[in-house]
Amino acid sequence: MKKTSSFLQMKQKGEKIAMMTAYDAPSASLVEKAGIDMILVGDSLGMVVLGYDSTIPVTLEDMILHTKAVKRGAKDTFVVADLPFLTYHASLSQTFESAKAMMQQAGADAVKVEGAAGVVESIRQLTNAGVPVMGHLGLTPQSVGVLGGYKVQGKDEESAAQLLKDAKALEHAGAFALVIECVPEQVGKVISEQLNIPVIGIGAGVHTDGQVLVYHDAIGYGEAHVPKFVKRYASVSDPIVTGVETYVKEVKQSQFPTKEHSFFTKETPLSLYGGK
Ligand SMILES: Nc1nc(=O)c2c([nH]1)NC[C@@H]1CN(c3ccc(C(=O)N[C@@H](CCC(=O)O)C(=O)O)cc3)CN21
Ligand SMILES: CC(C)C(=O)C(=O)O
Ligand SMILES: [Mg+2]
Repeated sequence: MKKTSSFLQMKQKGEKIAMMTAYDAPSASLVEKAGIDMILVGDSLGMVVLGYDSTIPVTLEDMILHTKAVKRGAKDTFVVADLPFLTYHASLSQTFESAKAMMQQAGADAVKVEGAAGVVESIRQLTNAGVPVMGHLGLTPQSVGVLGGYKVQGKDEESAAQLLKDAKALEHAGAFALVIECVPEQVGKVISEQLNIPVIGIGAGVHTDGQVLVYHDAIGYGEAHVPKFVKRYASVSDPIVTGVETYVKEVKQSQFPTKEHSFFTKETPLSLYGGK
């Protein structure tokens, strides 16, 4: 199993970190086979797997179920799991209960939390207790209601400076890495240069220490709206639809199953078989 220190070493050597989400055993085993450095069980699963229109309805139980499945599918890859909406703000003990469930029940190797001011103390305490924590700044989807939509963050001098300040605070609190989402390329570059810990970008330009994308977006699986920062590396929806269309047609026309996919017994009385 990879350790958090190996990602720090990758940054120090200038080796880029390739991270992708996975939500179940097959997606996890496929991304592991493809050589991904780190898997994120993102709360984006609410949108791409569960059909919600935001990440707000995702529960700790949802995250535990999917993280367990991912761990079964990818036994040799470092797995980070998102703590979902309002499972790490009410109190330090709530935060500890949530992280404990993700680490002990679900088997996550680390947890990810969104924001800065509200989570710096939690990151410090979790790290002290031995939980590797990844931060998440910029566009933080759990705050979509406050941000007023999924918009690019850090576009002016003041908000960019605040992002850098927040990023340093997370590093200082003990975060082992940081996701920075939907910011101008220049902001992604400066934050990556100014921090010692690896900065993983999504919609943050090419200069970050690594990249993360949502599995379904990257492989073209599903009909969800795709943000501008997504590149489609495959288009698996098309072969799925074509395959299922052919199945439907063959069932309707009694072309499936053929003898090849059927069972037979020498014992069957021909009378039961209608004599044919
Ligand atoms: N399928 C999926 N992919 C994601 O990357 C993702 C999720 N879902 N759900 C959780 C969050 C939400 N994310 C999003 C969703 C939409 C935009 C988006 O449409 N942004 C506009 C930018 C608008 C502006 O210029 O301010 C875009 O055109 O890309 C960005 C991030 C990223 N995360
Ligand atoms: C988009 C990534 C960073 C995420 O948090 C998620 O998939 O939930
Ligand atoms: Mg998330």
